[in-house]
Amino acid sequence: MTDQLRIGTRASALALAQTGSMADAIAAKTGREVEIVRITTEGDTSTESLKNVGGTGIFASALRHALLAGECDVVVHSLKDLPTAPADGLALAAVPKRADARDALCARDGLRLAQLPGGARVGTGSPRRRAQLRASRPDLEVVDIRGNVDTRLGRVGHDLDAVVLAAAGLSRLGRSDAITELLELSPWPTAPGQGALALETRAGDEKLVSALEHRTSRITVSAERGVLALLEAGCAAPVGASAMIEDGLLFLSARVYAVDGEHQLTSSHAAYVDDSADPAGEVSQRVARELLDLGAAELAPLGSSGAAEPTDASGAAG
Ligand SMILES: NCc1[nH]cc(CCC(=O)O)c1CC(=O)O
Repeated sequence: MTDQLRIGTRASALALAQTGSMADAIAAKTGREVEIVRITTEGDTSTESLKNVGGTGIFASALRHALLAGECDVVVHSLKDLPTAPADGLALAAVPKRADARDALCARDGLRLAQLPGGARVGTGSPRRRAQLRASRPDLEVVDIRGNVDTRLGRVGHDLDAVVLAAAGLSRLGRSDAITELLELSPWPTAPGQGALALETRAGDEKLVSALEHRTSRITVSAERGVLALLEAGCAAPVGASAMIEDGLLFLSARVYAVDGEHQLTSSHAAYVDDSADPAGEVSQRVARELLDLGAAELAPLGSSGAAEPTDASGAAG
């Protein structure tokens, strides 16, 4: 045993950026020395479209194996890429303060969504973003892409007119300059947990990072992820969710999209945080039950078994 805390991370630029900032925060808050350990995952090496990459949480699983094998003590995930099912022997030890949950349009020539000409080519690998683009601009051509953030941005102004990416990821990479419009959450709810990180440890080791825990972020992401879990949906399902706490009131809204974006179902509920032992569980149950009653399971490809559309949860889609 050394006194060093070893933090495992994927080797992508985004993962390294977010792990670096967490390493600094952990070092500052705990006074411990931190070492960053790179771990390769299938999701980083595959060049297949997200549609063709199977399995749940391929980004997460290699990191989890490394943790269980004792190769590192903490791993940093993008929370939205983390399957909702708890992992045996591991703990979601801390949810640090969440960054911007919004999606961002990055278009050529400073264009906003409404200003893109008909037939403009917009890239995304995410079924949710595809449906949202179809819903707001059915005249655009949505192009299925994947690859890292810089690769995607590099195509704007070349073979694509725009891409849609998470604002938080762009910010972590120092690329917020590429954003031409931030898409507001009420018309454009994003992936459950988007913009938040998750610090995972072996069960029993939660204290290693508990100084990073941010309660409001934990409650809001738990509410959003609760919907996904109760719908039995993967994190690449066409589901958007947005929770916030204002004046002690937890507000959760979730939307399920048909693949074509033409049809969608929305449910919103609220609860006072101090009135409930589990406010996140309470609102997510009400929202999920309402969505299922309205026919969410028939409308959209939610689960991973036997669905015709991409529902794997590799998370690259966002
Ligand atoms: N799906 C990949 C992914 N996972 C996390 C982020 C960055 C933003 C975040 O932490 O939510 C991104 C990129 C994107 O969706 O544009």
